[in-house]
Amino acid sequence: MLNKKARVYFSCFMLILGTLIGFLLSKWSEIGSLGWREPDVITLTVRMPENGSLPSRMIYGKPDIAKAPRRDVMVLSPWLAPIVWAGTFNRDLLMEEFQHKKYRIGLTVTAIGKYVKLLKKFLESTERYFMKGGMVTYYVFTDRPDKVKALSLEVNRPLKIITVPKYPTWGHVVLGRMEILKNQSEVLFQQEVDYVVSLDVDMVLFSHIGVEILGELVSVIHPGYYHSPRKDLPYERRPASQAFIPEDEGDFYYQANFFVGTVQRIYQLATACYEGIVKDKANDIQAVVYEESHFNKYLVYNKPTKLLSPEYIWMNNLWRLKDIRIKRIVHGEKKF
Ligand SMILES: CC(=O)N[C@H]1[C@@H](OP(=O)(O)OP(=O)(O)OC[C@H]2O[C@@H](n3ccc(=O)[nH]c3=O)[C@H](O)[C@@H]2O)O[C@H](CO)[C@H](O)[C@@H]1O
Ligand SMILES: [Mn+2]
Repeated sequence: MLNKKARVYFSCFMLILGTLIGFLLSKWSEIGSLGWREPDVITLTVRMPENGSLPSRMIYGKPDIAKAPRRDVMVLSPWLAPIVWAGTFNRDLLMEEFQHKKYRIGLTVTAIGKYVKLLKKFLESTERYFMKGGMVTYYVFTDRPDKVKALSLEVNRPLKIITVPKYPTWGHVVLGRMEILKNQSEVLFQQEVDYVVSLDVDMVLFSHIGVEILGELVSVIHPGYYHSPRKDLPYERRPASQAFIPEDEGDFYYQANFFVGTVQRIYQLATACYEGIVKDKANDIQAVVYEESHFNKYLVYNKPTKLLSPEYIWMNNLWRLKDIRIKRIVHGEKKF
């Protein structure tokens, strides 16, 4: 039995511990990273004697072949696609090539109906954190261009408003996104950009998202299922749907609210999903997770060339796992 004094000490200790844990948990939703920092790169300026110009050089530690970037998570898929986690890349190093090649990036977002209200917060965060120093054009797909204009959005990159049909239901919107992407890849993106990035409007960026996300075909591993066995992944398992994936197939479950690719690869992906959706409709079947089921089906047979870890679409209602060092984007908190 504890004596009275010991009990008082114990109660005080528990109170302090409880307050501390409560404080940390409350802060977790507000900050991008907990203690973890992106590696430093020192850029030095040196004088070149031939022409007297002042090119800058980047100085960084030599990669050590014996040192794995992360030991706790898979950083390379079995088909040799890198999986991007905090600690696996040096963004400044990637930026060198990016600036040299002058890639053009189209960030697409759909804001139909009441979702227009989410656009301001979304764009404030992309202005702050999306592709700093990159050539970005925003493409907003909306049925209410006047409402979007009325938001008086203050953005420092070009913003194009593309009018799309007023889809009657949520389901029609998410399925319709693939049709919009397919059509706009043909008429617009092909001329105007090198990479397309597609994001949901109910996302808020919390930390820098840069060139590390670019690749031929890039998808994000769903934060809710990344430790789940295959049998628990919410793939479409009914053979009657075009999105059908057999029980013994599938790699990861990807979330369709964030994907990236070259215009050609996005066009192919969107066309395949659109055709699957049209066929399903003709057969009077609706895939279990709408366009996301078709998206996952496509990616089983057309493997992504790069994967982004769940850091890129974290959700605050998920318990923080020890392999998540940083929340780069928080998704799904809608306040209309
Ligand atoms: C828990 C769950 O089931 N999540 C699914 C749901 O996510 P979400 O619940 O995140 O879907 P959501 O409501 O954010 O809708 C997807 C996006 O479509 C746009 N939008 C939607 C409706 C509308 O009236 N106006 C409009 O503009 C908007 O950009 C929105 O962010 O849908 C996604 C569609 O990719 C995936 O299927 C997700 O797995
Ligand atoms: Mn969403």
